[in-house]
Amino acid sequence: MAVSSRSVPNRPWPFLLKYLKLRRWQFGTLAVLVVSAGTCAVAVQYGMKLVVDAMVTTDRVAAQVWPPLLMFLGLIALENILWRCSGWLGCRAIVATGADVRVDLFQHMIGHPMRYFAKHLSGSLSSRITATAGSTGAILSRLIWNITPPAVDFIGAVVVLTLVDYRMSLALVAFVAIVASIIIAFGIRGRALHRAYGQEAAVVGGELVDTVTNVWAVKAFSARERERQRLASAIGIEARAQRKSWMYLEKARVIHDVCLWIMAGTMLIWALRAWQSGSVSAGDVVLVSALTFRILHGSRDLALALVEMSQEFGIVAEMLEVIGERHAISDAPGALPVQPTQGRIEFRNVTFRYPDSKKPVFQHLDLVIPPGQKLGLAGPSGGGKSTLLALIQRLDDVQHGEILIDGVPVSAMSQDSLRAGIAVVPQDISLFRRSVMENIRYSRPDASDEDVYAAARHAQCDAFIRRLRHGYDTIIGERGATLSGGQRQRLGIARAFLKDAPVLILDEATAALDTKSERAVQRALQNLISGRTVIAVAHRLSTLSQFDRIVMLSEGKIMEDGSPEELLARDGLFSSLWNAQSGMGRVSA
Ligand SMILES: Nc1ncnc2c1ncn2[C@@H]1O[C@H](COP(=O)(O)OP(=O)(O)OP(=O)(O)O)[C@@H](O)[C@H]1O
Repeated sequence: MAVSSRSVPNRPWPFLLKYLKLRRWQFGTLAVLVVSAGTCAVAVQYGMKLVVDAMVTTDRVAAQVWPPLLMFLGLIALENILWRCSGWLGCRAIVATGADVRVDLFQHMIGHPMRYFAKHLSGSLSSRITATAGSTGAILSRLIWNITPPAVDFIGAVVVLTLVDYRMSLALVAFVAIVASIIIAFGIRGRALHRAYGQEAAVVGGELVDTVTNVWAVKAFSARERERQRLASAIGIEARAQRKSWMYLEKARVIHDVCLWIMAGTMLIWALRAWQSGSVSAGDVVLVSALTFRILHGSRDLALALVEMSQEFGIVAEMLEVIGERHAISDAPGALPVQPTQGRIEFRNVTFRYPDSKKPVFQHLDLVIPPGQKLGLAGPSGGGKSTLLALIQRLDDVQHGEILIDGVPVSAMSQDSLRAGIAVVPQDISLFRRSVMENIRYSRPDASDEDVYAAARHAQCDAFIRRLRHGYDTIIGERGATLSGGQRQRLGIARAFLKDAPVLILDEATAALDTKSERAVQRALQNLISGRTVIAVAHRLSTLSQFDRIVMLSEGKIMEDGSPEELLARDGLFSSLWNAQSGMGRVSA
């Protein structure tokens, strides 16, 4: 597969040109093959005229029919060889382009910030990538096999007809120009319909995947019938849009058929009248009729291919609008590949607002977390805890101020090196439908098996993994469905162990666990946090009781900041929440 650049144009023409240029030699050779084959096809008709003219003689035995027949047969063979070569090369070039398109779009898509994925359903994104690759292939194959050959036929026919009667060729040019204009205008008007169909198809793809992802809720809330109706209604809308788009093509076919019937009739009557008057030969009549029918079929192919291509263009435009969107976060030119090593984190006068929200989450926030400190973040819902964690990982850019790790602004580091220095254990560990070994190794692809076993032992999951049917080679169900919540969590901790990053983010890592699983996970976490800078978000304050420092965030402001003991003694937000949760208990040492 050709190595292609990362940038993806978000308009259809530049997008298509990029892939044509990427394989310029293959597509250039294809153009030569197809034009040559089309030229042979026109010459074949001329060969037939020569055969007929040679036949129209009184002395049939002496008639020179063999040389033109040989030329006729030779041209047919050459034409077919050229078509087969174009098929062979076109198949390679178009399949490879489809693969490039999918890889490039995938690469571009995963560069979008997390909020992009919250906005677009994952199913609709994947179906958009597939549809864009499919439509790109369809456009290219139409260009090669449905548009170029009739165009060559047409030019060839004009040249050959000029040899018979220049007025006929002028009439043909005028006629085809009128038909092509009508069909193209029709095609352009239909783009909105084709686009609407593309949109609806993506919506259905997204709905399907969303429902499958949430199948638990569908069953738990006895919603199968509701979901069926919902999907049926979405598919109904898509089907209506598809019908409209398709019917539009049928209307184009009718217009074309009528035009061509008139054209064929006119040309044949004209040629026969000319033959009656003796100005053209019988071979010329055969030539005119053969070329006219060829143009008839060719121009139908051409017209339909143009309309269908405009449909495919509509689809590509619609798909690129979403997938090809510019990245909201990108590496600064010359971004440093420096990785955090100490783990000192500093928020310096930070103001941040989500792009689609009016109210800032933080205004002039200052916070310093020294290396190795264990900091617990708590506070009411919507206070900004998750946003603060996201900003440390540069999942979004701040509008004012700076976030520095080990004295380097996160905006000056490359995103990959920044995130290589931060390990995250979220509440819902994302696991792939791959083996346990691959899932743990995901955080450090070059880790040896021994490293993975050691990380699993530290994370208290080695024993349960070995009890699985195929041990470390067991394939985990989609999103870890074959494991318990506590087991998934410990795999997440094993990943963090393996990554061995100086900064560790725990985002409600034990929130969804029962007391027994929580104890195992807590033990694993105790092993993990030592020697690292830790920022942990927890609603259950008891999980933060061993931490060095607690920051209480409310409406983006630091309300309280100190050790758990200090905050408890202060009688503020922390102590009231603590008392509410523990029934007036004390901080355990
Ligand atoms: N993607 C987003 N787009 C717009 N606003 C957002 C987005 N994510 C969060 N917010 C808003 O930002 C504010 C802070 O949210 P955040 O999720 O950081 O709070 P939190 O303290 O983590 O809450 P919780 O404890 O419920 O998880 C809230 O007002 C929330 O509505």
